[in-house]
Amino acid sequence: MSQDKLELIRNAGPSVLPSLLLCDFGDLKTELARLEDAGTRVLHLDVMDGHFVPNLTYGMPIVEGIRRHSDLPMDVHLMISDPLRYAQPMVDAGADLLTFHVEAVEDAGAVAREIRSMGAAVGVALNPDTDLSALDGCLDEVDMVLVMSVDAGFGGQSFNPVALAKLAALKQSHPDLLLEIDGGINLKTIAAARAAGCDLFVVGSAIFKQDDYAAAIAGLDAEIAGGVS
Ligand SMILES: O=C(CO)[C@H](O)[C@H](O)COP(=O)(O)O
Ligand SMILES: [Co+2]
Repeated sequence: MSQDKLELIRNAGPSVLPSLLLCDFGDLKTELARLEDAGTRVLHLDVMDGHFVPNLTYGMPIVEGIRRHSDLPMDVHLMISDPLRYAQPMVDAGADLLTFHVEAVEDAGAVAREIRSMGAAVGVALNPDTDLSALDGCLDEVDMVLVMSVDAGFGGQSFNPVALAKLAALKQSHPDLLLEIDGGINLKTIAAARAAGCDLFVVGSAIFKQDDYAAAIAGLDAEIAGGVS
């Protein structure tokens, strides 16, 4: 089922993925309806453990609650020290694409294979200070690479352009991999990410700090469309 969702994500073309980190969790059902009405095709969920990153968010009950109120594919970004400990529960809760951080594990290829065996598509993430060479040996095992353009842990940080060169290099070396960027994406930064070969654009503040989500996403979509030949 999750491979079908991966195809849905691929077939959606370049897409804005709202990061629910900054949404109103007191009114999640309304937030999800507003995002769906605004044309959202994929949701991005940020799971933080207060250990791998100095921030704590939510776990399986929230992921499962979102699944009950939305059929959209869920891209779950695990910012946790022990991704395999929670991978199967996250898949059971409804994660379609499960992404772990390369900095958190010893053998990223083995972690990716194990997550895939659980029935989810798999992504690997790397922070701005982590060199692409850290992904050696695991790129053939993943469906997606998440290039962080801020240090994982908090929304609302400024875009780090080091992500652009990484995206361009990955696009050249692995043209079939899905590429995602996360952190500080807004109307000023999104076109450069698209031009570097990015497919999936995670956006938190630039949507949730606006009153009109549809207008915010439409503006970002327009920048994506203008950012590539
Ligand atoms: O993974 C994340 C933080 O670690 C979030 O997805 C990201 O920060 C989104 O928020 P913003 O668009 O405000 O940067
Ligand atoms: Co994220």
